[in-house]
Amino acid sequence: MMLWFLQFVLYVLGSVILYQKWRHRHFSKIPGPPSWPLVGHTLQSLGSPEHRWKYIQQLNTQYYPIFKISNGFTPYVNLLDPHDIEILLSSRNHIRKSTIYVFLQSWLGTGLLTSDGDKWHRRRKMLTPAFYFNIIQQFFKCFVEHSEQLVERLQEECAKPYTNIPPLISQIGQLIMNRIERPWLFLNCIYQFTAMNKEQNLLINTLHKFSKSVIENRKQCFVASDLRVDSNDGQFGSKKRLAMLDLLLTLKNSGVQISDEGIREEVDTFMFEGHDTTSAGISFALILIANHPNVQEKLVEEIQSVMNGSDRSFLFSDIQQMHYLELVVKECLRLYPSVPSITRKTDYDIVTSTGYLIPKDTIVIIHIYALHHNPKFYPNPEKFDPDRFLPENTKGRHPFSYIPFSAGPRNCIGQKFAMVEMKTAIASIIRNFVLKPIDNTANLTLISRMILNASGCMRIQFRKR
Ligand code: HEM
Repeated sequence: MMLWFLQFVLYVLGSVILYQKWRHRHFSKIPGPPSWPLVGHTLQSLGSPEHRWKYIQQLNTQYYPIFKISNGFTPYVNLLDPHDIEILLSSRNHIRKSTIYVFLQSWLGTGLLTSDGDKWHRRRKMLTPAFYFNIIQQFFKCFVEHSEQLVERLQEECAKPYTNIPPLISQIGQLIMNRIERPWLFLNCIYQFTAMNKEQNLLINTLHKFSKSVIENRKQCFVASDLRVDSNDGQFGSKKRLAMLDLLLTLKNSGVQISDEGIREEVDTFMFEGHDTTSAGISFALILIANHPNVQEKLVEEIQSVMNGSDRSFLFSDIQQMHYLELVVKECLRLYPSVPSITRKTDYDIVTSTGYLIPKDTIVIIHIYALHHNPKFYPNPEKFDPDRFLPENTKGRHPFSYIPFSAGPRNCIGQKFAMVEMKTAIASIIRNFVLKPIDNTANLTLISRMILNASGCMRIQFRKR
């Protein structure tokens, strides 16, 4: 025990000395405000509306091009200006992320979300064809079937005075955030003896067992297709496109470098990135729509007009024609971006558009939530107004002032999939139910457990339409 304590003290002292040396060498070059000791003041502390507003004001209105934040261990800067965010994200470099992603690795390994370097480039190239538009079209039947099952399930809710629709918070995400908030648990030699670690291992075992069984089942019924895969670069010789898991199994069968463990990493990664994000997005959309009857009415009119009075199931083309619904989903993701912040580690010095220097190897935090609430780009930012995304209203707004799916080469690979999934689920619900508010969105207390969520109640009433 004594030895661990000594190790810990040495680690802390070493980090502080190294950090001070680093800071002196690099940040002394930066003119501007003094260092802000915003300890732990990142998005996990979004909190109540008042707290959030103070936080956003600090970030956006007391404007400095970059804030320097230190948690005592790692040097960070916050990037706030869309021009600077564009410089960072649109580059083919700077694809490394903050070291906190290491904590996801016991679950996700080094899959697409958590890898970098050559491995990330290879996996991204491998997986991109699984998210082409025609693949998403193939999935559409599945989206409709599941949305109809959801509607069926929600019928039971009509008899209840209200339904609490908190998004399913990933327990594992919660554990990881708990660890991030406690720097002394960064050290494995301490963390491994905690109850949190025990709980995390149990959860990870269950999740791994599940993803392995999904892969095994698919392998059993997977008939090696007649696809020709060029084993040098993983490119298809055939025009046929495959869904993600089939694509990975085909590549493995063709000798392209991906192991069973690699496939498991990606299945876990997509289960995490593809599940909590859209479920949080749909939940926030429902409570916003319930709180804005005029928006709800317009959505109903659009659905009726597209469906021409028919009660048949939705087709892909129907969802594509629902333009107002698209504006609503975009505005929901502006107000409540499922991924409220992202990070990058710089590969070389960057000079921002305002002339500040961000040295090589700095961790840059991009606060998507704060960016989306900057009154400079979104006047009256707390107001839910889907018309902000009408073409005439987006003219002149910097494209990097709206980045719910990040942007550039390391953006969200599943963004088109997510938009179709969310639109189908929301349209199916609105078509069948009148949503009435119990809780007001203005009072929501937000919490970020990797994914943005409301920490308390999100209650609405479902009534048969
Ligand atoms: C509302 C829904 C979604 C939102 C707001 C969202 C947002 C994001 C963001 C901001 C990133 C960048 C993360 C970072 O840089 O650390 C990202 C990455 C990613 N997303 Fe999504 N996402 C959504 C849905 C999905 C879905 C449905 C899938 C899969 C089916 C998916 C798969 C991924 C993957 C694999 C990455 C890592 C990409 C890479 O690093 O190359 N996401 N997402």
